[in-house]
Order: sequence, then structure tokens, then C-alpha cells
Amino acid sequence: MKYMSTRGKVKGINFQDAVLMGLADDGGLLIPEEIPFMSINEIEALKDKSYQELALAIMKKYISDIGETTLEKIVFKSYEAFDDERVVPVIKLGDFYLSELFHGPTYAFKDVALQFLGNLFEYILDQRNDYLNIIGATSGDTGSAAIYGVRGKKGIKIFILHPKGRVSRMQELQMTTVLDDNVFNIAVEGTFDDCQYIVKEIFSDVEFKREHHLGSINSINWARVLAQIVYYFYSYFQTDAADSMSKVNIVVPTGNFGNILAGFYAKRMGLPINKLVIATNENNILYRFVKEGDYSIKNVVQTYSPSMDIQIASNFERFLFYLFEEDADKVRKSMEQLKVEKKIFFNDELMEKVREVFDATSTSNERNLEVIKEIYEKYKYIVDPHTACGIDAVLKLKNIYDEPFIAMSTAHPAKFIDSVVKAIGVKPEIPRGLRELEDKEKRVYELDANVNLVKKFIEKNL
Ligand SMILES: Cc1ncc(COP(=O)(O)O)c(C=O)c1O
Ligand SMILES: N[C@@H](CCOP(=O)(O)O)C(=O)O
Repeated sequence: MKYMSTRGKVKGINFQDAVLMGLADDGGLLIPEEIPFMSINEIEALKDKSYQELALAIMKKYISDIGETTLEKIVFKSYEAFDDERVVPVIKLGDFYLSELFHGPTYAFKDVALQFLGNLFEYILDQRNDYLNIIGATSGDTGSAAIYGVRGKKGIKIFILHPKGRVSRMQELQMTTVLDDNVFNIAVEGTFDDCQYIVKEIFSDVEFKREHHLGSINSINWARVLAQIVYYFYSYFQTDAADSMSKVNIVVPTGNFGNILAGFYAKRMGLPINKLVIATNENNILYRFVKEGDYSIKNVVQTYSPSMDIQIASNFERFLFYLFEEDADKVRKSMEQLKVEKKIFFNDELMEKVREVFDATSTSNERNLEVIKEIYEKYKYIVDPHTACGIDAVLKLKNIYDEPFIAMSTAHPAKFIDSVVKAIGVKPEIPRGLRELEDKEKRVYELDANVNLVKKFIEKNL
């Protein structure tokens, strides 16, 4: 399998180089040159595999420059730190399924891919006797998952930008209480979009990127998306629909569009998915896009689901590539238009294609807390505010579609205690890894949202 850029100027690179490149050198995002398709029989044959076995079977299709035994070792090691042997347990709440993606070391879905990416980096760097300086942006969860993914790994430094005062207290503590010499947390005066813009601008300076061996842990990195494809298959196999290999709808709380994009690849690979539902909070550009064809950037507002307080969804560009029938010039022009005009125009024909795959909902702050309460009262089960946006989508759409729903549960409620307590008046159980963080020593650097300031900070600390 070879990889290419959504903007067409980078082509024919192998998986390991794609992983190290992160953002494509032409400013686009790397994607596989083809999406491997599986027949329904081939998919059905994967049904009884363990999570790790399934991961290996799927990843093999996208990786041709790492031997199977090595890949197997990397995969198995990546899920050792999960607190449930199934890795992603799927439960049933009434008539819908909930896929618990938060059993990794930092209690959000990010661990599923970032534990893998950390081990992958370690393997590739060791083979090449190389080193890596990671630059990443986070709205709360990627940051700590990435830090835990690369902690203690030889030859890696990590710089994580988060929007100051816009992540939950627990998310902030998870990052800032890691005092390892190779970890730099930077609180940026701005939004997540500012942080992601800075990171992408730094990567676009290809000379700077090469000179300093910069790498990405965001879903900019194809390996992140790849590892996430696996749990769409795994979750599907845990439902009754898998008995007859019939279709399901899958709801995904969405911000940067990385999670649901993995679902899009799973669907293109042949997994029986009817609709992928984009569940947004009040930062609902993707909802407006699906419903009204309105892809225009508005100001970010702060919500109870801070990890989804995003307007400029990075992975939308990967989807555009397929929407535009693999026309990289059209993608490049659209991304330029977005940068200048803050919107992209889509005609009715394109919107029809979008709606064949996606549906979308938007959840207000008020409704978000109501859903947490409703679920708690009905099932004595506590969901986090991001997952609640997804469940709101299930409740809104379940009478419209015949197929059963799987909702992706993207974080443990203890990461968002204040909002949960506001909703139900009860504190969720705090898992071991989140206890006593408040008492620990913290370290964080503060910077204005300025590309050059961040570049200087990085150079000073290399
Ligand atoms: C808990 C949680 N839910 C949902 C999302 C949105 O996922 P994505 O950015 O992949 O769309 C995020 C952030 O990525 C998150 O941390
Ligand atoms: N919600 C994310 C934002 C970054 O997304 P990524 O998938 O591109 O890493 C976060 O929690 O940081």
C-alpha cells in the first residue's frame, strides 16, 4: 500500500514514511492510494476475532512495509494498558448500543490510536536510528493520550498546545502533571482552532520540519485514522445485526472529524453501515453542512463538551478528496477558498452525495445536560457530555431509521465532573489514573497564539 496527499503533490510513499511525515509536505493530508474493499463473507469471517487479532487483520491491508510478526507485536503491546480485556466493550442501553472507547490509560477514545502510534514511532525510529520532535494541538483529550503514548520512549520530545482555560480541569491536570523532561505543555491564548492552525503552519514550513525532525500525533497522522477504523468493525460485530450481517447506523460525537472519518473508511471497506451520524455540540458547522450545505466558519463557543469546541475540522479535507471523486486540484482550491473566504460552497448534487453517507444533529448546552440526566435516571449509567451529544442524536433519529444504532462513547464521565454533577448532582466514580492529580506538581508554559513565538519556543527547547 502506498500513500498520497489529498492535494496531489506527494505520491507513492510507504506507510512508515507517511507516519513520520504527518502532514503531507504539500500541506495536504496523507491517504491510502486505494481503500481495500472486503466482501461481506470476508468481513463475516473476522467476526469472532479478539480486538487485537481484528486490528492486525485490518491494519495489514494498509501496511506493506512492516512484517506481520512485528506488526502483531506492536498491536498487542498497544492494548496492554487498557482496563478491559475486550479493549472496546459494547453495552446495550435500552434499544441502542454504546461502544465504550474510553478504557485506555487516559480515559478517552484517543488512547486506542495513540497507544498504537507511540509504539509505532518507537519501532520506526529504532529501525532508522532517528529521533522525533512531536508537535500537537489538543482541545483536551489528544494531548494527554499522546503524552501517555510516547512517555518513556527513546528519542522523542513532545510539545502540546492547548487552548488556555478551554479544556476541563481534569484534562488540564492530566497533561500538566506530567513533568518528564521531554514533555512541554503550552497553554495558548486562543481556541483549539488557533492551536491547530499554528501546528499546521509549522508543519507547512517544510525546511523547519525537516531540520527539526517534526512529527504529528494529531489525526493529521494517517496512523491515527487507521487504528480507529478497527473499532467500527469490532463494535459492529458485538451487535445482533452481525448475526445477519445487516446494516447499522453509527453515531459519532464529532469535532475534528477524525473519529467519524475512520467510520467512513470502514463503510468504504464494505462494513454494513447505513448512516454515519455526525453529532455536534453548539459548534455545529458540520451539522449545518449536512443539513443546509452551509460550510461557513463561525466563532467557537465554549460548551460542556470542550473537546468538540472546534470549527475547522482538520479531517474534512480527507473526506473532500472522496467527495470530489479524488480530484486533488479541487481539494486544494477548496482549502484555499476556506482559508480566505471562511467558507466552501457545495452544489445540490454534491450535497446529495454527502447525505447518502451522513446524517447530523446539533445539541445545545441545555439539552446536553438533560440527556446526561435522562440516561442516568433511566439506566443508572453516567455518560460524559460528548457521548451525550451522540445519545441525543440516537434519541432524535431512532424513529426515522429502521436500522439499529451504535453510539460511540468517546470519554469517561470523570474527565468532565463539573458538567456531570451539574446534570445529575452525583459524582461519577473516579478511575485510578485520574485520582489525586490536583495534589501533584504541575508544569505549563503560556504563549500567545503566534506561529513564530511557538517556533522559537520549540527551537529553544530542542
Ligand atoms: C471526548 C471526545 N469526543 C469527541 C471528540 C471529537 O472527535 P473528532 O475530533 O475525532 O471528531 C473528541 C476530540 O477529538 C473528544 O475528545
Ligand atoms: N478533540 C481533540 C482535538 C484534536 O483532534 P485530533 O483527533 O486531530 O487529535 C482533542 O481532544 O484534542
